[in-house]
Amino acid sequence: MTDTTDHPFLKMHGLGNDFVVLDVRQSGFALTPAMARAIADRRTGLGCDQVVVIETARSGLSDAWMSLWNADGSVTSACGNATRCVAWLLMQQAGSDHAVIETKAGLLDAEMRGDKLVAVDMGPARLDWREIPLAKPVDTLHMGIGIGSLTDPVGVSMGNPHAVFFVGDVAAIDLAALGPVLEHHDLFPERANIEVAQVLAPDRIRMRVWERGTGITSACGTGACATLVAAARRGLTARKADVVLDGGVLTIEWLPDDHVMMTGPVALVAEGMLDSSLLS
Ligand SMILES: N[C@@H](CCC[C@H](N)C(=O)O)C(=O)O
Repeated sequence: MTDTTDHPFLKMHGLGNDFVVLDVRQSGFALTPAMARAIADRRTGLGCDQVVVIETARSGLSDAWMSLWNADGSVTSACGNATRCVAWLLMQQAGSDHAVIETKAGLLDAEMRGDKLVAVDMGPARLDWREIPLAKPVDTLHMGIGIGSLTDPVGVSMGNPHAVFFVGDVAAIDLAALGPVLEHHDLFPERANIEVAQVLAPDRIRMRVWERGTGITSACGTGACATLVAAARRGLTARKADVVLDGGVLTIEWLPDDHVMMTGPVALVAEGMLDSSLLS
């Protein structure tokens, strides 16, 4: 059945990683995988990398709950760029410079750092093979798998699974061909986000990403966090670096308590009402 109620949406992005944001705190509207796919479709829907749903807080500890859907209709627990966007919205609405967002991966603290510039504590990097998760006990610092020029990645969970491959030249990697194969590798029972990273300096990394459930995007916040953690674990960089993505730069710091801070911009580019044909 088609939903004919009015559902306002916002179109936002972080470094070009774009989102359709639905605030359902009043309506209680429940998205389905088919609706997420229809909304995200760039030919027939609104087009976006992820659909982001702001829901009523489930504990007294946060300002709101955030649900995240990839373009293929799968649910994910974490999205760095969307977290900054939602945090900015909540801070604007509350006239505050601080917000707490609850997700499946935990509570995320965010702070306004300037005009449309937001910092988020993305929580601890998780490094045990069970937490990523992997299919079998493997040293996450050298996971041993590979295909073509991509070999021996580092595994990191930022609430979602990442495999980071260090290479000499990210531009030379055919991510469109290798990304989907690695995303579905047997080692990753929940699939994985695939990053290719080139260390430019101890405080600067160039990174490109193939996102689980979406494909190549211009930026991935959790991917940037995972990449900095992976580089620091390998001794390739310091624990703070700028990560240069196709869409711009995020500053990432791996704190002594294992939490990862991400700072970067947000953009609000459009608003409208969802067409009911997307909600059947
Ligand atoms: N774009 C995001 C990550 C989105 C989720 C990812 N595709 C997954 O399935 O884990 C980011 O900015 O972190």
